[in-house]
Amino acid sequence: MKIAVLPGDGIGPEIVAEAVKVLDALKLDLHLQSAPVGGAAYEASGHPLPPATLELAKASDAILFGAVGDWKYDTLERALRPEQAILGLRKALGLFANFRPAICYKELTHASSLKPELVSGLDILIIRELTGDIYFGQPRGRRSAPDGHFPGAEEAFDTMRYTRPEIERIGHVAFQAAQKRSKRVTSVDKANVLETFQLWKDVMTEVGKQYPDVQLDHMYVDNAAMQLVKEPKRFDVVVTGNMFGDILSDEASMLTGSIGMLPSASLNDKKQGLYEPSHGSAPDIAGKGVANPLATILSAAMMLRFSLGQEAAAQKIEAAVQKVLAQGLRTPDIYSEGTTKVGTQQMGDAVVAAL
Ligand SMILES: NC(=O)C1=CN([C@@H]2O[C@H](COP(=O)(O)OP(=O)(O)OC[C@H]3O[C@@H](n4cnc5c(N)ncnc54)[C@H](O)[C@@H]3O)[C@@H](O)[C@H]2O)C=CC1
Ligand SMILES: CC(C)CC(=O)C(=O)O
Ligand SMILES: [Mg+2]
Repeated sequence: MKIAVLPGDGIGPEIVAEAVKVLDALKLDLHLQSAPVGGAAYEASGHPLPPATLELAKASDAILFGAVGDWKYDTLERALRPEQAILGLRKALGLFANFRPAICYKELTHASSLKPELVSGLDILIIRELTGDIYFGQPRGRRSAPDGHFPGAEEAFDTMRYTRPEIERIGHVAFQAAQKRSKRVTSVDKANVLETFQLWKDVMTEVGKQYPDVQLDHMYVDNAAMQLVKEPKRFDVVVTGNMFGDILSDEASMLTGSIGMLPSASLNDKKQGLYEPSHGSAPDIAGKGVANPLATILSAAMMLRFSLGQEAAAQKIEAAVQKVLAQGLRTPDIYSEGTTKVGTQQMGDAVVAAL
């Protein structure tokens, strides 16, 4: 099995190193090959997603990704910014289905910023459409405003769009995921304002009819953002578009204690996948050895499960993570009184020892 390892920027290399350590310790028949991506690739070759990196990703059974981005690239033209690497990989590989499970481990019930009773036992799955919506819609750009309140003023615009097949396929993914869980899907939209999300809602309703065993409800995104902190356990599977899913999954991460706990899998229709933590490159803590590597390690577990057919190994990693949390080991983002503060590498070592 061939795995492309793309560490990227900021804390990316630090957390990916720990996930690789865990994979190595499992002694599976995996062939790992690294390549530069994001700002690191831009520095090396002038492009955030060099052709060789893209080819490696395409030729691999799965991709283990860290994160890309740094404030210092914010003034670069957009096509050369590090974030274009992850957007480009998602598009080029057709990775339309993004799974972001928000699970509150019982040991971290008190690490959440919400009351323990609201998050204890929490297990929700956010399914985010990943290759459409306003992140990819054309046209986009800057121009002189042709009309509106300030005609002639400098204007920027993006386009939100979804086609019926794009909504259908992510709908099927969500309903089939719900069939294996509590059989409830909440489709999050903004159909009261946006045509794009009226189509989304209509298509989700139609797809839902093919899954009579799954209960579907619809919620506007503003309400969903509120309900996620009011009563998060009311949700099972949440399916939504690219931008709403991006925002809601960061919000949901805090229900689990930290964004450093939220893994993700991005799959295409061939079940080829890219696995990355839900967070970014965290330039504010990069190089300090304090980043939480667990989201990346748990993403590696998802990789073993979804792309490599190694369910037992995936469970082994998840059990090891639970064990280190039970031992009281905490990176600073999930630290609370009475637990033991550790750094990125110590956390990775502890997971290896707990396998
Ligand atoms: N898939 C990707 O590669 C993504 C890249 N980005 C990029 O990352 C850069 C930073 O963006 P931000 O908005 O700051 O989001 P971020 O997710 O990198 O960081 C937000 C906050 O969470 C903390 N944090 C994130 N991961 C952590 C971890 N593993 N352990 C402990 N604390 C952690 C950070 O220190 C920061 O305070 C930007 O350039 C952004 O575009 C953002 C999201 C996704
Ligand atoms: C392109 C990324 C920076 C978007 C993002 O925040 C994410 O995928 O979570
Ligand atoms: Mg995000």
